[in-house]
Amino acid sequence: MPRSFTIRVPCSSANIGPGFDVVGLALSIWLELRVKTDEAISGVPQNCEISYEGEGASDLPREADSNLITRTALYVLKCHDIRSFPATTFVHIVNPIPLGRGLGSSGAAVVAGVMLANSIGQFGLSKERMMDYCLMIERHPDNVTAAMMGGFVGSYLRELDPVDMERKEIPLSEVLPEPAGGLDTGLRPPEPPYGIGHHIKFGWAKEVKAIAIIPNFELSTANSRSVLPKMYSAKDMIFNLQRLAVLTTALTRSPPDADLIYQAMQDKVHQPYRKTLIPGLTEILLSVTPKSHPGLLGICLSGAGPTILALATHNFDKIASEILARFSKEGVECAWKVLEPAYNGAEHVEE
Ligand SMILES: Nc1ncnc2c1ncn2[C@@H]1O[C@H](COP(=O)(O)OP(=O)(O)OP(=O)(O)O)[C@@H](O)[C@H]1O
Ligand SMILES: N[C@@H](CCO)C(=O)O
Repeated sequence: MPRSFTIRVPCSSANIGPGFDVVGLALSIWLELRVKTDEAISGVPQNCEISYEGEGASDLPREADSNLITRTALYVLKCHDIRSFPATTFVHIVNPIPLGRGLGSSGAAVVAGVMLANSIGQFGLSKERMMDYCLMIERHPDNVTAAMMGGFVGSYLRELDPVDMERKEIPLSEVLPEPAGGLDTGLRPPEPPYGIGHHIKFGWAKEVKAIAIIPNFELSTANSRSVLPKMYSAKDMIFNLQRLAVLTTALTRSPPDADLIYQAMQDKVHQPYRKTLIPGLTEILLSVTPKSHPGLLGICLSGAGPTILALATHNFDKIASEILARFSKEGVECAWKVLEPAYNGAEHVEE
């Protein structure tokens, strides 16, 4: 029977200062897949036709075995012994999430791909099980957990036994083979172990909004992780752990305590190292405080950057203007938006 459904996945901001690779906040920009299936054979490769509008429309691949969303879906289908889309599938992608800016575009794409396969294959996977597939592809849990589950979440990766660890650590090229010359051997790809990631949803004080200041240049997560050290001092780790423990509860309290949150959003694990990739980062993070800009609660790099996230209750224009002016001095133009938490995470709506 022909089907028609929509998958919606929110963008997300990872880290929120001290919670590097640990916390994520789903926010109100949604990647949407408008999907139609038809029993008639179309003859298109992988039985899947893609159309695309929005961010990335001019460069992202339209071939099902190249596009991150449908490659992910094909991985999940193959794990269920289905080697291409079972019914002719038309996927119209509407993507307003800017790419490579620290707003979890790849996490949303991976979550959307897993949800797509689950819907197409009618596998009935729970969100928890779908997370295992996501974590085989995006190997830090913060963005994908927020995008799938919604809201403000903390997550960790379980310590796997050696056999499961081997399955989890197989090269990404075997999970998502490249279309030409890749390792798509026709064999069933490695299925994820069960319960790779665990998470908890924190509360969120409803008056707290997120101002995203989005520079007009891309910074890939891989690049932004390459400047991080392999080892940290105990002093820096303790600095972050102390703040993170306070932050996750401080953001649930109404009215929010700006001085507490501002200090609790400081970080010594990733932001100081990423300043080499983002012009003016150190000065921008110091440019607004609850004293200089009432309404501000805290400021951080969003995910791997270059977007800056300021949490605030009011005074959004003034806070954003200050940060825009600082970026402008560095020759960087930005867009900005006030976002709300996306509490429900990824959704499937059958029409
Ligand atoms: N809708 C999409 N369709 C296909 N590929 C996408 C889509 N969204 C993102 N991608 C892929 O993900 C890449 C961006 O991922 P990357 O991890 O570098 O940044 P990000 O996810 O936007 O930021 P961060 O992880 O810091 O929050 C894009 O260049 C593209 O290859
Ligand atoms: N925690 C990740 C998020 C980006 O995907 C990082 O900061 O590199």
